[in-house]
Amino acid sequence: MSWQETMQNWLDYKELDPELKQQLLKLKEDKETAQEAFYAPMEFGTAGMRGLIGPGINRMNIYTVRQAAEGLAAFMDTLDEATKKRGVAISYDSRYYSQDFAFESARVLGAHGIHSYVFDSLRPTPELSFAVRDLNTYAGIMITASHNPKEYNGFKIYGPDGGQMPPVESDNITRFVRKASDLFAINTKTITELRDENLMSLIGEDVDLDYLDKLDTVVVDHKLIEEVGNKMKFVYTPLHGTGKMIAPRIFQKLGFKNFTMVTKQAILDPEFPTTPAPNPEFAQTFDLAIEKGKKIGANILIATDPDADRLGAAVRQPDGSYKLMTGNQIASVLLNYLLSAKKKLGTLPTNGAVAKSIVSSELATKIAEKYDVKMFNVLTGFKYIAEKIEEFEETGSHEFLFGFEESYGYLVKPFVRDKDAMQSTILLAEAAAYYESKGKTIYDALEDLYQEFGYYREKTVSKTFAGISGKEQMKQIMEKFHEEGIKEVNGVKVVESIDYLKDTDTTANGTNKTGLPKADAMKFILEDNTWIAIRPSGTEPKMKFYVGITSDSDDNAAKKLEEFAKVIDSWE
Ligand SMILES: O=P(O)(O)OC[C@H]1O[C@H](O)[C@H](O)[C@@H](O)[C@@H]1O
Repeated sequence: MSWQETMQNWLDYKELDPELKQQLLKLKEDKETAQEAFYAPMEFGTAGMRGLIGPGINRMNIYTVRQAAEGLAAFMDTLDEATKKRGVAISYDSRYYSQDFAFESARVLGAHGIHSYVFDSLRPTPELSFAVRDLNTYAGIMITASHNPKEYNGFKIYGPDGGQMPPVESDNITRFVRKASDLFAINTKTITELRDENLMSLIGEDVDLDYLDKLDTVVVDHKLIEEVGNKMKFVYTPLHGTGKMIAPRIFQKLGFKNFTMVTKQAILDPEFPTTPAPNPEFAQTFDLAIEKGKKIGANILIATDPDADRLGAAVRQPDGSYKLMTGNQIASVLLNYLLSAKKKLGTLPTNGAVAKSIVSSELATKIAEKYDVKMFNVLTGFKYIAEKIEEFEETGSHEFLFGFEESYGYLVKPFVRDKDAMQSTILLAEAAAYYESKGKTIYDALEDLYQEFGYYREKTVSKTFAGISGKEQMKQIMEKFHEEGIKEVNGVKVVESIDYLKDTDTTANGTNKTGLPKADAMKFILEDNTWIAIRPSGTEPKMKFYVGITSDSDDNAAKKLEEFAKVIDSWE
């Protein structure tokens, strides 16, 4: 069916949601956007389905949400009764329609006789992951578009272990999603029916209390917090989202009483009016936190994105200004604090393991080596870290200590199986309190790491390729890299080429397998230990070029990074 025919079907559908109908009539006049909205169904990428809100099969709306929930429900129909009976936990963030999409999902699941446990109000993504494990549901749904701009929303599916479903399972569900191709024919129950037939329960404070209890266990050194936690001044902002529900409670509970919230950003607002995008990677996101920080003399500013799975931070410099840290830098400081504190307390296991994505900093590898902890590298997507944790538990081979991605996601304790900004906020606050008690900031701690291991710097250059033509362009770029590879960059020779699609890892000594599932990504290691990786984003219409370098001083590192970044910026 052509996109025009699909759109006509929507226009002809008498019971189309009135708001969508209005939007559709307007959209019809803009041919290019209309084509994008109708040319293909939404895809399940790095983190489930994510897209612009609006009418169309390639947009987030009640019909595409119904389709995704129908896919999960039809898949669950193939399971035995007892497993299916475990039901599905559902949470949502502060975005437009998030709550509607959550209840819409429950209505579809209910039509299959599947029980939904829906949060009574918005809650963080990591708390949803926790709820799946806590309530022993078979699956979880999180309605969120994470840190994307306000025009977006998304639908993430979690498996029985509380992790986002890895490719095999999610492909399985995607097949069922595709089968539900008539979006207007999907059966739903009304909320009253769900209640009457005991197919939906609300959850909230009960799960919060269990989660808060577990969050206690993230603290490495309770005594330290008792002694210095109260003295440390910091600013916290939930960026108009779900972090507000948990962070202040856990700070109070643990004894970090000297925190200040950014009042304007503690308002749950889907407009995210104080930021261009609620993304802790952007400097502008910290404007209000910096204002507050200066007023109260805070050492550290912490921001969590609207679904509270990612965390960003800025640290006060001697001149009173604040400097943003990258996801890699935050992860390195967290990991180093965690391992050193555990070692001091005698709680570092002998079979400890850390996991990171292939595009994250190698500084963490050096830190892990120092403490005799094994580093595992996985593909981009926290689901692969969750998969490793599951594997460690099944085989008993390793004790999971820390997982992270450069994209500002970190996890300390495996009672959650996705990145958890509530856990990382605790660890960061503890680390900051520790270093403060030694007269240092987190930034000084990072400088110490650079002096010990070398100056590691990373940069990601993202290039947007919007729409249908953008997709084709990205495909061509990747094909070229897969075919031709790279021999040298900036005059430095490539000594190892990894093609994750072909599953080849090639050096002068020959070719091995990568040991990872196939993925459209490439990585090149250069003679001077610089690494470069290339992949299309799975969450946004972007190509991502990553570079990581090491050098002997701050200045040289900055210079070297810029030189390489310039080269990769010129690639197309
Ligand atoms: O680079 P992308 O494919 O856009 O993914 C960036 C990030 O997106 C989501 O937040 C995933 O949960 C992360 O695991 C991933 O690192």
